[in-house]
Amino acid sequence: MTFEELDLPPYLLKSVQQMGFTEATSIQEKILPVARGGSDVIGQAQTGTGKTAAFALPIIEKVDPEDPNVQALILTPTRELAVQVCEEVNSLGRTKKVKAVAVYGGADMGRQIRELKARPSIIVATPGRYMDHTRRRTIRPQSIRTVVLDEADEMLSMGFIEDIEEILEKIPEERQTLLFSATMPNRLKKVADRFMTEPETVSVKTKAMTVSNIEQFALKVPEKQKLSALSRVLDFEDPDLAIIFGRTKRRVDELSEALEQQGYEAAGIHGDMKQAQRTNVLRRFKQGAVKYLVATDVAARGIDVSGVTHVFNFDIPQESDSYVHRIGRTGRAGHSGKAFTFAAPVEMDHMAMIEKATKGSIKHIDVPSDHEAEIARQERAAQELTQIIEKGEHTGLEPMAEKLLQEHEPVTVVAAALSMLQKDKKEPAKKLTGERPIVSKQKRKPAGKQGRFQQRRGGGGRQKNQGRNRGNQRQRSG
Ligand SMILES: Nc1ncnc2c1ncn2[C@@H]1O[C@H](COP(=O)(O)OP(=O)(O)OP(=O)(O)O)[C@@H](O)[C@H]1O
Ligand SMILES: [Mg+2]
Repeated sequence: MTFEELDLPPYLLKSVQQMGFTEATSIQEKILPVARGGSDVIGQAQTGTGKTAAFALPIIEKVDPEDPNVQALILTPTRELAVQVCEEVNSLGRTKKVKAVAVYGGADMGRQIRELKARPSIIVATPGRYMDHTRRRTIRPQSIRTVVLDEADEMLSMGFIEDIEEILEKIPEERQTLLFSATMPNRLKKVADRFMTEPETVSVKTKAMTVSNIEQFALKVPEKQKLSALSRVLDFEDPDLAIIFGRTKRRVDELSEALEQQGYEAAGIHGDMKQAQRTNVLRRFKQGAVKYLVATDVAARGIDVSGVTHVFNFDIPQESDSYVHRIGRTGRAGHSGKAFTFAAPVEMDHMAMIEKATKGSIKHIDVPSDHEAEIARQERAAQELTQIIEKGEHTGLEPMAEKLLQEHEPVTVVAAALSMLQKDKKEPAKKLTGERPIVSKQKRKPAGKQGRFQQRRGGGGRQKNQGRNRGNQRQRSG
């Protein structure tokens, strides 16, 4: 269905046109009429299907840019997502001169206060920092009429639920509340029951939790061989842009360093890094200056970088939801993508559990051999050489070529040129510290909720750091 058929006002039609959207996605087609009608909505749809615009367009339509008060609040679990959603809202709102400001932890408070003084109609925030602002009265919740909880289940897992309850309590009841979540755990249902009015559930449900345009692969790789397996798959696949997920912050640090040592353009991102550094890494990735983003789950939710062709689960995720969100960083907006998941032999049952839960088709394949990876590298060098010829970049060098050919066989000269083009691969100087495998739930002693909670929050890994990590996690997203 086109946006015209959805009967959007002219300024919104112009906005979506400027964004290059022609047809509405299925979820947009379903949510737009309900949300524009003023109802509360619980929205569920696959990754990369345009949920952001589905809630942003009705908000932009509803707010009055002449009114100096904040009229809508969008909450997100991570800072990067707040920034991204804010950018999208501003792009879509430009034709109506509707302004949004992002408010998130780790960023300069003074600057945020100055931005808030410019009277934005919409605020996109992480929960902690939003609360800081309401306490300082730099944001006043009384005038808010629309609230969006994006990635609500993730905010729940990150321990933000009490904050969210407190936030919702202070926003006038005569408001519209939109909740987006991949899953509806009981705790979240309770929040919906208490804080939403007759919400309409709008979902685009298909059998598989993942979009069909992501080709999924599983590889059985012992922990100690993962690094060499990754570099072979990278050589074989030659991604344009890839996100490589690691289980812990330490893993991300070590892996990004090891890849860099091998000559790959890689950079890490996780919650213990300074915000300025996080922003910088993500910006370089979006520009393509960094080809491989090595990340913890901080980059798993909502992050939309166009041109991500591959996602790697270097470490298999704990939860099937996490799997779905991680691989959903590729195959967005109808593009195709590939996802590779490494599982240690003892993790194969866990892999099977994920496979069953996501109902997608995951192909089990072998790691390319050294020889196959080498052939792939050679083919790439040959392609590069051909391109040089096609572009005429070789012109002017012919006399030198003639001279070389007098001294050597043609095959030797071409092979030497190929060897120069082939990326030099060095062995990384350091080995990765081993990660404890994830053993399938049936095999594990019943750990209950607590076990899961610790796994998800303990970004740094070990038990003794648990308290500290909790603090960090909260701080980093606030
Ligand atoms: N109607 C449309 N036509 C084409 N592209 C669209 C359309 N709507 C949104 N997009 C683009 O699709 C991409 C994914 O959108 P978005 O980030 O909103 O997905 P999402 O459903 O929120 O995914 P996630 O579950 O990962 O958060 C964005 O780059 C967005 O600009
Ligand atoms: Mg989203």
